[in-house]
Amino acid sequence: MTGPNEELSARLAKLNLEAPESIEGSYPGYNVVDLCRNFIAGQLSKLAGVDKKIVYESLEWSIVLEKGDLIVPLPRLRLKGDLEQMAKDLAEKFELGGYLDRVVPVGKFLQFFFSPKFLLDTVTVDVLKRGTEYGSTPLGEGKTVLVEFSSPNIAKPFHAGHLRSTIIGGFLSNLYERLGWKVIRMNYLGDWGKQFGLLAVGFRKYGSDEELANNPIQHLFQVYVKVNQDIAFEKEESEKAGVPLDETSSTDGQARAFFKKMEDGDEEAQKLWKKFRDLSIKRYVDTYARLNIKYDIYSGESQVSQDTIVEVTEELKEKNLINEDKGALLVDFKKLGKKKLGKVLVQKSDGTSLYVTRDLGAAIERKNTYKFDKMIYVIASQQDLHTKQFFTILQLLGYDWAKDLVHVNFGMVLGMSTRRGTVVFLDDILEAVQEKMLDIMKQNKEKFAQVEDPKQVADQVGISAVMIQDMQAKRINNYEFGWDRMLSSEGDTGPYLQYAHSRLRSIERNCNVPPEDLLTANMSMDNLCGTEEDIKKQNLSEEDYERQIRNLHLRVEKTTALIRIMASYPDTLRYASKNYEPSTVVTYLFKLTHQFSSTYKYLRVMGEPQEVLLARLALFSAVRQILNNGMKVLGITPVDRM
Ligand SMILES: NC(=[NH2+])NCCC[C@H](N)C(=O)O
Repeated sequence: MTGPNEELSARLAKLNLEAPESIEGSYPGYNVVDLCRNFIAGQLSKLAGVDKKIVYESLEWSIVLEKGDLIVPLPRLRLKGDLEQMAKDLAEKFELGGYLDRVVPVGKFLQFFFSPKFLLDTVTVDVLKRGTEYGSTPLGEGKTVLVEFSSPNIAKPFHAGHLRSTIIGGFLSNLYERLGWKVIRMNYLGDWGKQFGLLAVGFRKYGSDEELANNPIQHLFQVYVKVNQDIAFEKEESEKAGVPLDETSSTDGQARAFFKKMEDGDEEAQKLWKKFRDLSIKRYVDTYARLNIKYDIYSGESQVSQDTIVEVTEELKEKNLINEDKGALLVDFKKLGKKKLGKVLVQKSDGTSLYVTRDLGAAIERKNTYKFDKMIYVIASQQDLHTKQFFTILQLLGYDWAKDLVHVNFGMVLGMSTRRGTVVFLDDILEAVQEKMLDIMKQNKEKFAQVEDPKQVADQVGISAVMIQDMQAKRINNYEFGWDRMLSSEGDTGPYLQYAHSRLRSIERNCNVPPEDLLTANMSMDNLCGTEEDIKKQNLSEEDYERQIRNLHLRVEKTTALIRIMASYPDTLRYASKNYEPSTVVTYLFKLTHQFSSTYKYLRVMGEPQEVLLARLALFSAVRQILNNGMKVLGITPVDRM
């Protein structure tokens, strides 16, 4: 097998192009934009007398096609003199070399437009050949990233924060995998603490082994709610009577005692706890599978060893980072010159650990076990302070790898409820969305009859609706959960992407051309869009002639826009990984699908002469492949019919 670099040389040779020198950090065999970057950097470095690497790094991504594919702000080249004049001179002297269509000076900027001919010749075949691999770049080869995400609390509701963490974390894991990293997916369950004492006591009163086996997550939650009601009731009664709660006989006291037994390693207590935990995990596995998520590790607060916690606490004392307050231990950031971080308790007066202590221990253990190069925590921005606190403590303790910890935070979801009431579990959301999607699909009887497994399609389209709604805007924003809006196939929604994918599939089905044949297509603009000569030959009336010429120009324009978007997919993934931002990929996919549908209107496939059909089909098949790859990175299963 030849690697992308040999492929690239062969491809360029066919086009009579010389491969530009590859600049460190570029991946021209994987990313055509990098190839163009290398070409531009080489030329511009000669013309302006600036180091290649500096030019390379100053090449900026353009968000709108009208401003070029790449932009150089001349001030970034550290040139002196009249930069506007220099921009004009440089643009004039620039040799396009088969890679570029034009170079446009705008003020102190140079805009570079890639040659559509060059892109059509390289990108389409590249996409079709690399298939599901298109977009991947081995940026992280040899490196390991641990992504901790979702992390719900057993017996407590799975709230919107957990949903977002699941979606964003699933995406980041896929993305880093695409970029060559070894990815470890970890779920850090809230599976320790007094709530388990409550559950144990509550289970004796209200639990049923049968229900626990059938429906562990819901059942534990019911028990938890009931036992909390008991506690509230007892508290009220004792307040009314003016006598304090009995430490041993009260529900609260019993729960506390049970948790103490768990912490002390009591076998009976641990056995019951383990049963709750194991059964819950078993159910989680199935639910996450519906979202295409498979964890490498179900960890949790319970898994941090007592020894590690004792060690961290000792280290904190040694480094004088700890203060005592009535038998409890705390870190007072004010005394450490970090006033904004406040204070944080690391050990209660009864000696038990806390959330933050367990996070410190967990991070240290993970570094030892997995030797990660980066660890990403996907946690709601409500925990910004908590995360900063424990990141800072690790730094203060002298762990240099603390710089490799990243908190990917996100805003809130407002108004998330279903027909049956407030959402409590992930399953509830998925069931509700499937049901609603099925209702919508049934409205089109004819189409519905053609769908093989409507329930599964409804599940997948419904889930894509939830996911796209979640990842559409910058993750730090809050958003309003809106069933109707997100399920509509109009506007920028998950169903719209699915619809575009199934439409592209249907074009492929109708043409029924073997995939290998597509690789032989003549991808020239003339073949794809036609020529003025062809139109002249038809002896049309003046009016018709002019209309045809207008259409020809439109076809060229649309095809150019489409191929330029297709070329920027690998860059999009890289960019998204730098900002940990799913919206970068979502926005890209909408740009791609909108451009596809506006191009398809002018570029018919069926009924065209074979050579034209083949080229257009190759183009649209490549679009479908990119859309498919992009949806999968987001965690969505693309459907073939809907
Ligand atoms: N390492 C962490 N603290 N991860 C986040 C855990 C989230 C926690 N279980 C919660 O529901 O609030």
